[in-house]
Amino acid sequence: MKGKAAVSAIIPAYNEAERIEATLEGVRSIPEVDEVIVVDDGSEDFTSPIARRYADSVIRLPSNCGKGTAMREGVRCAAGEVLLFVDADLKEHAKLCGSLLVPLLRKDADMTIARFPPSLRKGGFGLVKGVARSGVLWLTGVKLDATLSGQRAVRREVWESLDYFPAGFGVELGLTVHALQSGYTVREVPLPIRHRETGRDWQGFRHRGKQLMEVLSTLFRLWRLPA
Ligand SMILES: Nc1nc2c(ncn2[C@@H]2O[C@H](COP(=O)(O)OP(=O)(O)O[C@H]3O[C@H](CO)[C@@H](O)[C@H](O)[C@@H]3O)[C@@H](O)[C@H]2O)c(=O)[nH]1
Repeated sequence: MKGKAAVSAIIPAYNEAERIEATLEGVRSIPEVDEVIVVDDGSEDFTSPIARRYADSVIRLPSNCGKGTAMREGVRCAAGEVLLFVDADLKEHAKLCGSLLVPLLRKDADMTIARFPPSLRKGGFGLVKGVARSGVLWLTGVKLDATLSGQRAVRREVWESLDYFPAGFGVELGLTVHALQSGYTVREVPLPIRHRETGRDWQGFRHRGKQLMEVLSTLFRLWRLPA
């Protein structure tokens, strides 16, 4: 990294050896990105050695601590004033995430969230997303579509003002609600990305169940937080 980074890309990853190389090539091709940090959240595959070939830093957590904890560790080591979060499984689509930076760098937004077009969305996610969307509307009065998206750019100031960090998949929801309640400008940016499908097998069902529980417990915690 040269000098002080204006934009740090943070990529939380868990068992993404098959996809992380393409994702990192995509993130590397975004001209505004000054440093790339991968947080390997206790993967049991070759995520870390592969990531080391493309990232400026790879932080390896000793066990699987959850996506929220991984993002927090990434931010702790990042130098940028603007933080770009990208899921490790986006592969070549990751390069499109550069569009998330434009409103922040123009000072038109404090946080941007990627919204995938309905026809390109992955299967089985509707219920989890619907609950999150209704929860955000209920807590903030703001109607957003992509409240859970891991593809987002955030001004460091917004992240640092966050007082409640869900350790797992609730982190994006917590960040969305906090930013809206604190009066920050949040914009959704449509990105033409087709995400990989989550299986409709037992594992996929368990994954969605875990996400739903984390979304519900995050909403409950946010509701109970003192204003
Ligand atoms: N650090 C960390 N990252 C994880 C973990 N599990 C998954 N991830 C990373 O999180 C990304 C998304 O994981 P998926 O397993 O594909 O879940 P998804 O259904 O696409 O998740 C969607 O909803 C989540 C919130 O419920 C979002 O966090 C995510 O960005 C996306 O929108 C991937 O890059 C994956 O490596 C974990 O335990 N720890």
